[in-house]
Amino acid sequence: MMPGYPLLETLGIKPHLLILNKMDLADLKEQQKIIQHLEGEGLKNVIFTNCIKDENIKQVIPKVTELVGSSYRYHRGENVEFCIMVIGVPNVGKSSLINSLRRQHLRKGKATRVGGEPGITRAVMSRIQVCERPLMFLLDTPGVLAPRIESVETGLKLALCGTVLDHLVGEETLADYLLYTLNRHQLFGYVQHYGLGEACDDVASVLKRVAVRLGKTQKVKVLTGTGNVNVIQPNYPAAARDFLRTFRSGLLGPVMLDRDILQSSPQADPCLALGPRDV
Ligand SMILES: Nc1nc2c(ncn2[C@@H]2O[C@H](COP(=O)(O)OP(=O)(O)OP(=O)(O)O)[C@@H](O)[C@H]2O)c(=O)[nH]1
Repeated sequence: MMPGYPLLETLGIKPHLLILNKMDLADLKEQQKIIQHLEGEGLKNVIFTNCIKDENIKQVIPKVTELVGSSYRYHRGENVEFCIMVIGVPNVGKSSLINSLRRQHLRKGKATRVGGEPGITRAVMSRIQVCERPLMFLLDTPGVLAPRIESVETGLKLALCGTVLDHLVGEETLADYLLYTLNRHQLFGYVQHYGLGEACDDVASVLKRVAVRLGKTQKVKVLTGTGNVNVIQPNYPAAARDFLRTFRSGLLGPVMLDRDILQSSPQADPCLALGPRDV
């Protein structure tokens, strides 16, 4: 989930664990570098997870127990239960994490709603039990984004990870940024996936071919001097939506959106892997 300064500032002295979810979608070839980078930012407790396949989920509760146990806590003698708050950007998988913890530790199913769009969790609900020993409860919270995103590019990465509704940024703008990123990282899975023949950096041309391939075309009436003519036009927004959906489901391969940050300064901004860093 989103790490970095806001988390440290907000949580202050409270012990916290950074869970980088959707690890299945992220290119983790440089996992060690990611860990080092985060350590340089003061984030020492990091776990990569996949809440769909329950990967690494079993590490969470022991780590939380250790962190809470080694930190100062009022009334620890009287109150033995743990109450943990899950905080993260929208759509990163906070509710999925709670459900996954319950599957692993309580053999219980869904307790909190999961959705493919940001903003599924609207209010802080009552606490949800995730473990018996130690007795641990989690509070699901609505996704939060920093009030000010420091650059347009960071905003685009966050949008690409599905943290804001696509139409607010524009599906075609997002598709353009996705294409630019894939080409820059030389990830040409999209060429094969859509049978394009070759890589291309012109988003209109890619979306046109995607639309035709998927049969997402529409009849449009064009008024000419000699009468109306029906022409078939590619449905660019539908093609852009498909491109984004395919990317987010991992079908275009794992991606590390913050590769540049990792390669440049170790003190730069929090690293965003997506496929999602959501990791
Ligand atoms: N590929 C992949 N998808 C995941 C993972 N965890 C969650 N998802 C998917 O991500 C989407 C969002 O999950 P939620 O658990 O609703 O996310 P949230 O952070 O609670 O969302 P908000 O309530 O909007 O803040 C859903 O479609 C989940 O199925 C994961 O580890 N890998």
